[in-house]
Amino acid sequence: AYDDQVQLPKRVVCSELELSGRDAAAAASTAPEPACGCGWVRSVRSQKEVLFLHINDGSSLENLQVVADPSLGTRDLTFGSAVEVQGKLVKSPHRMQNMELKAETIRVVGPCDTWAFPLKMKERHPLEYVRQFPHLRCRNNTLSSLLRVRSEATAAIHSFFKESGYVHIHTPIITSNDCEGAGELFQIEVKKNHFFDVPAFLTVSGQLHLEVMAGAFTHVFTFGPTFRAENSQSRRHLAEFYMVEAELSFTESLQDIMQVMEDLFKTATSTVLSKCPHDVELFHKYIAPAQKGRLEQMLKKRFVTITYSEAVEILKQASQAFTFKPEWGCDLQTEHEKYLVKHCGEVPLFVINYPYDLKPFYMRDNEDGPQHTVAAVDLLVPGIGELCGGSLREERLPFIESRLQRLGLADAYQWYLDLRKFGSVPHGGFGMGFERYLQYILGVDNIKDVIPFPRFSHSCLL
Ligand SMILES: NC(=O)C[C@H](N)C(=O)O
Repeated sequence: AYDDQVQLPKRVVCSELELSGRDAAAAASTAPEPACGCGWVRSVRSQKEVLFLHINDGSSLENLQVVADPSLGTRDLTFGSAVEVQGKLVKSPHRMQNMELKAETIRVVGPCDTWAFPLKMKERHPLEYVRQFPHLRCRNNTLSSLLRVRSEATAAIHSFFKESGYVHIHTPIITSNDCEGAGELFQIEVKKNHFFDVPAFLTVSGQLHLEVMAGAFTHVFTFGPTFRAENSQSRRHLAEFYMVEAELSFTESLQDIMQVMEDLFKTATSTVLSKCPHDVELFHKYIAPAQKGRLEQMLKKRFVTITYSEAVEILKQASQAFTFKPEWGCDLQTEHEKYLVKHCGEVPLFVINYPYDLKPFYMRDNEDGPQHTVAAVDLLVPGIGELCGGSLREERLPFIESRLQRLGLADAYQWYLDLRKFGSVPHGGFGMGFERYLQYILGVDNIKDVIPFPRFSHSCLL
């Protein structure tokens, strides 16, 4: 009985229109099939004989071209309206187009008041302009390309870890630990007080929970939102951002951690370049022309490594160029990081072995004489500065115990000490800021433009 049912017309998806010429010719050689296209109108052009419509469903930068008899047009068929078109998919006679939908019916599903709509037809709105409309900016080409790249990069990162044998862990968003010094905390308040009986915060990093899991699964990762109440209006900070974090057990060398960082970065980037070339190209054409071709070059090169002490020597040679004068023992400022990257050839740069007193308690002591350092690493990239931070973790009970005692944290971190008592192993890990990663590969100046709904001080729209 089901055989008698009428076949629904095939839904045309914009991403499928990116057919090669040969595929299009093959599709056109078969009899045109009933097809249907749904999306939002990107342009309407009515001529005497014919009505042209471009509609987009968000699956690609490519629009579906609809060709119709002008009698099918209505007053509601405007830029921004949602439509459903029924017709036949045919080969397009136009050079720029492989296929087009010859319309038989056009239904305006949701009209759009074009005058009031803040996006305008065929206009390339600046990112700062569309940022004012977080509920509408995804209908703009730049933001929709960005969000497709973000989605592909997310999938690429997950598959990198999965293929390398890592277990994915959902680390908690609400936590009672503060991952010591990673950033300013958001404390959770509940109207009825004492919900948890202890102070609770939004997580600044999943690292300590990952360390727990690395003690059972060897290689683990997490990829989720993290929160820092940085009162900063900078182009590199958000109050809510995504971080990719990995932790590896049975690892005694910082080089092993750095290798994973480099492999992750290169694998994710080459996947994004091959999966969404047109979306990436839009950025390299209109937003950051200087970036064009640089990523491909960078992927072929090894990242460079210098020690913190070497970095300070390099910076001291150019001391007059900085607001903050570089000295051994001081934290590297963004101006220093950018200078170092330039000095080393505008390639991603690992800086290793930072002063012991600068870094959190969990980093492994290098036990190295008067200039006392820990086995820490930061990955700095052109135009951004710090992209990743990581370290070997202190797995030796006496070392970590005395450090926590000196900091007055021994009671709070009894559970962390337990990890060093019950089957402790040398281990290490790192975190990569996902938005900074997107900023770097696409050449986007402001971090607020690489996340769907940015949160920063004095701003929590929607
Ligand atoms: N997992 C990591 O190593 C990241 C580090 N805890 C940070 O917040 O920067």
